[in-house]
Order: sequence, then C-alpha cells, then structure tokens
Amino acid sequence: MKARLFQQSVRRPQSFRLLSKAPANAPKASDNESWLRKLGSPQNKAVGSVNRDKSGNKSKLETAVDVEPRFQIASTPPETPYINVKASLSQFTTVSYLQPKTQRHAQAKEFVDLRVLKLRSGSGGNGAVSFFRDAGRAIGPPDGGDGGDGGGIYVQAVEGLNSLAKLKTSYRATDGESGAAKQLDGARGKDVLIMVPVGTVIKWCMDPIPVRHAVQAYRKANAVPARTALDKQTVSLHCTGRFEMDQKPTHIQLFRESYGPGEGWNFKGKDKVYHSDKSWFQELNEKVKVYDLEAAESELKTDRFPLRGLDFDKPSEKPVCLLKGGKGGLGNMHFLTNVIRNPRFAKMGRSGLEQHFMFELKSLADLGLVGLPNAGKSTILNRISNARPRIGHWEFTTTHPSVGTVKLGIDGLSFTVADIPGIIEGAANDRGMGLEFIRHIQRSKGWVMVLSLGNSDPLKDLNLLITELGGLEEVAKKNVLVVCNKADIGHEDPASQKKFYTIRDFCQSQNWDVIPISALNGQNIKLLLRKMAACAGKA
Ligand SMILES: Nc1nc2c(ncn2[C@@H]2O[C@H](COP(=O)(O)OP(=O)(O)OP(=O)(O)O)[C@@H](O)[C@H]2O)c(=O)[nH]1
Repeated sequence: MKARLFQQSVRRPQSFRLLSKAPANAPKASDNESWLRKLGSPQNKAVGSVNRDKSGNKSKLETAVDVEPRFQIASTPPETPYINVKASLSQFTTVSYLQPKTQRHAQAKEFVDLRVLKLRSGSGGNGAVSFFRDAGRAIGPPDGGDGGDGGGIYVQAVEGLNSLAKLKTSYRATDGESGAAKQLDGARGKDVLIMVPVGTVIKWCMDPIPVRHAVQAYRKANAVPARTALDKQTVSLHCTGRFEMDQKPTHIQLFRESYGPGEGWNFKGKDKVYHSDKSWFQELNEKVKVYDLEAAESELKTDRFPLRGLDFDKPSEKPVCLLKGGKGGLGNMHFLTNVIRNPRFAKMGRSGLEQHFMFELKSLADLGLVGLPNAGKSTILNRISNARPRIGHWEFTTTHPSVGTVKLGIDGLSFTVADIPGIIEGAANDRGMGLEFIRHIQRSKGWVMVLSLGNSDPLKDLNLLITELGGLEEVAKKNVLVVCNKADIGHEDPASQKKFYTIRDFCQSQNWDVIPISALNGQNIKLLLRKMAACAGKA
C-alpha cells in the first residue's frame, strides 16, 4: 500500500486564513524520513521474480517443433522463478481467426460464439511536482498530489445474453489522472465492465496478427491444414503454480512494461542528469527503489491468468478482474526530507497491461446431438423440444448450434439438447464446418449420436463420427446414446434391418444404449425421450 504519510487523502483544496503560514497539513520531513527508513534498502529486499528473466518475459512463438498437444513443462524452479511451459499454439488461439477477415465477418452476422478481444487496463496518473505558494511566501513546502490509479478490465457473466456478437474487438480502461497542486490526488481511471453470457469461457491467447503470419509461413513451407500448423508450433509461457509438490502450472504470468526500480521520475526545472549526480538524490532513489520493487512484486501477484481459462458456467456474483490498472505515481510531497527541502521531482504512474483474450461461448446443454449431415438431428430436436432449427434435405442446413429444452411432463423433469452442424470426414482438419462447434457439446453429460438408416453403411458413419470426435477413448468419457433415425426407410427390407442389428451389436460391445426411430413419422419418440433423459443423467 502506498504510504500516505501525513493527513488523509485530500481531494479538495483547503482554504488558509494565515496566508504566509504553511498549511496545517503540509508534509513533515520527519514523517517522510521515517517512511523511507522503513522501506529499507534494495539489497535487503527479497526481490523475488521482479528483476529476473525480464528479457524472456513475453510469451514466445516457436516454429516447427514436435510437442505434446497439451502443456509440457520445459524448465522449472530453481533455475527460473517460473514453471516454464511449452504448449502447442492451438491451445492459445483459434483456427477461425486465421481465416481472412471478410469470411469471419460473414459468419459473425449469424451466430457469434467466439471472439478474440484486445484488452488494456489504464496506466496510473503521474504524481505532481508543486509547491505551496501564497502572497507572503514565494515557495512553500511541496504539495504535489499523487496520480490516480488506472482503471481495470472486469468481466461479469449474466443471464439473458446468448451471444458474444455485441462484444467489441478491443476495450481500453482509462488512465488515472495526474496529481495536482494543493495535495490533490488525480481521479482514478474508469473501469471497463464486459458483460458476457453464462457459459462463456475466457482463455488467454496470443496476439492473432503474429500468429496468422507464423501459420501462413508454416503452411506455405509444409502444405498442411491450418489446424496442423497450429499444433506444430509451440508457445513458451512463464507460469506460476504449485512449486513444491508436483510442479503443476496453474496460472500464466503476465508482465507489464512499467519502469524498473529507481526509474520513472518526472523532473521539473533541473533535469535527470543534474539529479543523478547529486548524492542526496542517489540516497533517496536507493530507498524509493524498494517502493518500486514492492509495486512490481504486487503487480506480479495480480497479473496472473488461469492457464486453462476462466469458466463462467454460472452467473457471477460480482465482476471478476481480468486486468488491473497501473498504480498512480507519488507526488513530490512524499520526497521532502531534512536534506531535500525542494523536491522538484515526482514519480510517474505505473503502466497498465495489454493482453489478448479468447472468449468462447460453450452451451450448457445436458445433451449434445452429433451426426453426419442430413442424419435428421434438427428434425429430432424439432419434434422433442421447443427449439425450431432449420430442416432441409440438403447437407449443412444447420450452420450454427441451437439449444432446445425437452420437457418430459413428469415432475417437471426437463433437460436441454444442443444441435450442432453436421460432422464430416476430415472435420478435425477443418473440412466442412470443422470441429469449431464441438465446444457447444463439450460440457454436455451425454452425447446422442444420430445415424441415418437410409445411408448405405451406418456403422461406417458411426466409426467416422467417433474418429472425428477424438476416438473411442474421448467419446467413452460421455454417456452415449446411439439413435438410428429414418427407420421408416425400407423397414420391411431384411437388408435394412440388418443395418440396425449391426449397429446394435457394436453398441452392446461398448455398453452404449441404442434405439431405432423415425423422427419424421414420430415413431419410438416416447422411448427415445426416456433414453435421452437417462443419457443426460436425469432419469
Ligand atoms: N424418411 C425420413 N426422413 C427424415 C427423417 N428425419 C429427417 N428426415 C429428413 O432428412 C433430411 C435432413 O434432416 P435434418 O433434420 O435437416 O438433418 P440434420 O442432421 O439436421 O442435417 P444438417 O443440417 O445437414 O446437419 C430432411 O429432409 C428431413 O425431412 C426420418 O425419420 N425419416
């Protein structure tokens, strides 16, 4: 905490009756000296991670390295004060941001479930250099007030929103105002509050511009899809976390570009060169260095972001701070001592923090409907819920997810179902709609895989779905229900029936539930609802 050494924070000028006397709240050299003494010397101060590793403090992009897909620990304390993590770039950016802007904007009009935002908190205002003056006194004690703290960036999840479309591309909180004469502290910068829908996950991400360039270069050299290029490039991050036990990285350390200890002075009248030569200034500066180090240490403690992101899966009780504003600088009244009678210098405010974040809206549906295009997912959702997704006999009628609520009519029991665009072979490599919409079913307890018995080989379709969703192991993490739709097509034909039995046998081998239905004719829908409720964990 900043030491305010004399009087309370003063926001309004005082009126003085005795014009030639210094004001009653004028700073006292003895108070200032006792504060400076208490700070101690920078040598004795454990500076922790502040000074170390300044050059490597940024997230770094590296190319063409084969890495583990998740977070790989590169080096750990005590060599560095951080757990250094290498991760594939795909963890910290998104394929859709590699597309040309025009394509993204066309999609943005329809449904926005992903945004990359550039956020910046405000810098602190500068401390003022000023001296008390009145008719009877040419120059009185220093009375320069402190700069106000910069505004912060906050996020709050609220009910009633269902898209990220209204978010701007960048937000900037305002800087704190500079301090002024008569011990006036500058006003605090204005905070920015970003409202997001419940279900939003915020992840730290790389600045999309260098990423786009790096990926383009990699793809040119290797002729691979964008997702592969992202997977093959790594980003190195300084992380904090549990050091003692298993060295588990939990937070990404963010770094602001503020001045170092002993820097950040504003001089008035005589300049920096003049002051740097003076032993009284050097002595003072040595002590103020400790104040700067403490400020930097406290920034390092707050400037951290969860490695795996912030999940707003319920409305937030109060706004959550993403980026804290910079601290205001000290006014010259703090630097009056028995030796320094006219401090013509004050501290600058500390800088704000600029970072990119990825906002993803992940639906909170209990069940996710997945299937190849045209399998009949939208028809099913239409029949069983209040959702009205588009139905068409052409592929990819569904271009964005829709969520419907299914009411069972028993004890008010209900569950929600998300329909996402059809998955095709190569989706994992961004063919078709890709796997961009998978986020909407990632939270779901159960996955309902919809197959069309009208297709020639539904078992092949099922295997394709499993592969594109990440393999059996990934799928097995969910409750699974396989729905064989379009059972009306050739239902009396033994060849058609055989298709269903083959699927049924496969499902039995996986311990998955299976049901034949006709969504078009409404056959077997009641039983389907019961099975879906069980799959959603509601029955
Ligand atoms: N015969 C028959 N046709 C069906 C059945 N269910 C859906 N259809 C038809 O299949 C076509 C595709 O249905 P949709 O519900 O749009 O399929 P979808 O899986 O949502 O398709 P995408 O939007 O491409 O993902 C439509 O023409 C439906 O009328 C069914 O049980 N029997």
